Amino acid sequence: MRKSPVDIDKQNTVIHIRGLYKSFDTVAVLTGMDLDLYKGENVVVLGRSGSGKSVLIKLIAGLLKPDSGTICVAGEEIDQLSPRALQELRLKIGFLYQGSALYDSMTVRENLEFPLVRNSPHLTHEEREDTIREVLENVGLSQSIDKMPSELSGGQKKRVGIARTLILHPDIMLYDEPTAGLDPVTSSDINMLINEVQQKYRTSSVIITHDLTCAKTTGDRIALITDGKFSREGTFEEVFQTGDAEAKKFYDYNFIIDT
Ligand SMILES: Nc1ncnc2c1ncn2[C@@H]1O[C@H](COP(=O)(O)OP(=O)(O)OP(=O)(O)O)[C@@H](O)[C@H]1O
Repeated sequence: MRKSPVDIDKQNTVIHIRGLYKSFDTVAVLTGMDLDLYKGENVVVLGRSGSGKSVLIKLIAGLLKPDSGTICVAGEEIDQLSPRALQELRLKIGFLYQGSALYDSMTVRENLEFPLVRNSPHLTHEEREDTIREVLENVGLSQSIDKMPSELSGGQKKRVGIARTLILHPDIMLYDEPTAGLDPVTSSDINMLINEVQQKYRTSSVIITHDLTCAKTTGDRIALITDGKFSREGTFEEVFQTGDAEAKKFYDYNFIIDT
């Protein structure tokens, strides 16, 4: 399904990357990458395994340091920030990890309470409970508040993972393979949720995936990594209907489900 148009503010760049280089030992992963993400936009980053997608979002989140180049997030050049300022900036970034990264020994409520207690200590017990219930309702999981992660399906865990990032009202969402390991129907539900989050919370997102259905459904713009930088950028059609050899290879080995 093609994505409905959303309100993107092209005057407002929330992530600005120029000339980004990152190597590990002798392996050059990112080789002069540029990217702009605008307020309210979903950019999907596609690329083969090992092309540097996860490295890119870890650099954006300040979890890795670049060898050279500039990364500005919400107007701050992250390489120049003190550890404390970086920690504050990270509160504006919601990172959905591939495995959802829930605490297995805590209930859904406790998993959501944890970031709130840590980052919004002024909230009363009632305010915390209201916030948890509201965010769970927004991801369609109100009934699971007292469950343990082990009692949830993969799709439900993703929803809790998304709720846990949303609870701090991030401006930017980084989704690492949000549909990996999910069946097509559950994947489609998660794609819809990503779009709902974009609309309801006015987030700007970088979504990395191998899943072209996810790319087509959630991406306002697609950016394809080849040899450490973006070789093609544009709408789904612009990237995949131009006869570009790398894009064609990528497309031909994927299934796309039109829902
Ligand atoms: N901390 C690290 N130390 C050494 N090498 C690393 C590290 N992190 C990533 N790499 C290497 O960087 C390259 C890109 O890895 P990355 O995880 O970004 O790929 P990816 O595009 O996300 O792949 P996939 O689609 O399979 O998840 C790989 O060669 C990987 O081995």
